[in-house]
Amino acid sequence: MIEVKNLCQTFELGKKQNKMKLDVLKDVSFQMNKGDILAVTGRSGSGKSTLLNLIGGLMKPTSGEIMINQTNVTNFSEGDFATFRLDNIGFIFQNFQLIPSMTAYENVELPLVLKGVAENKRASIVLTTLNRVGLEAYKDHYPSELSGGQQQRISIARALVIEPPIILADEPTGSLDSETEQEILSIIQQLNKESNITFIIITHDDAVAKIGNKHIHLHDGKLVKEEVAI
Ligand SMILES: Nc1ncnc2c1ncn2[C@@H]1O[C@H](COP(=O)(O)OP(=O)(O)OP(=O)(O)O)[C@@H](O)[C@H]1O
Repeated sequence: MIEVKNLCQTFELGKKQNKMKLDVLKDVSFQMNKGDILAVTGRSGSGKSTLLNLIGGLMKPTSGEIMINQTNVTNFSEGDFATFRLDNIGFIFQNFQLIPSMTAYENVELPLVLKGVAENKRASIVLTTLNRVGLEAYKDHYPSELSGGQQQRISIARALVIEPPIILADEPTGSLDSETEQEILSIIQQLNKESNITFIIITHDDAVAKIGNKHIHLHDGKLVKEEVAI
């Protein structure tokens, strides 16, 4: 489903005379099957978000290879990756990244608009998806009128609306209290079970890491531990 081979990422920092290189990912390799939940842990700065951004095509690796659904996406152009993402990958972020001037409904509808789904087909898809996260009644609310947990549910609905086989989540419960965290984790587990969605979840939190059936730990850009739950 997802195969990461010898992935390296080096950033160049500073101006011409004082340029320095920062090796953020060092030869990272792992594989995932469809329906896996992979928890990625590691200290701040260990390269977790960089790894997720590379898999999601938000940046290009310095070297190595990324295969998703038997497609080698490593050398995709930005445009090719954007199209691929609309069919294959949803994102969830710690700070939700909803568009403040759009209602919950409009935020969830947006990926369908980008995909070119006809307007008369969009309404039922959006309402069904809002229903899946329990927030149909809040469709006309703006993000500022929703709690953190509700905003994260809307962002899950926005990821879900294109029915992606993969959802990438960067600290999805990092801004939430522990009760709301449990609600969000239950939704993720339910989506994984019912729709066999593959998740990669970055977290600092053991409770979140526990919902994964696989776990990798990064230290200074190296994969130092790989575990499969039985
Ligand atoms: N675009 C960039 N240009 C230069 N350096 C970067 C860039 N993106 C990330 N870095 C650096 O790479 C290192 C790893 O960052 P990354 O965000 O992947 O870590 P992380 O493990 O997700 O950290 P956190 O848990 O704090 O979010 C950091 O030192 C960061 O400053």
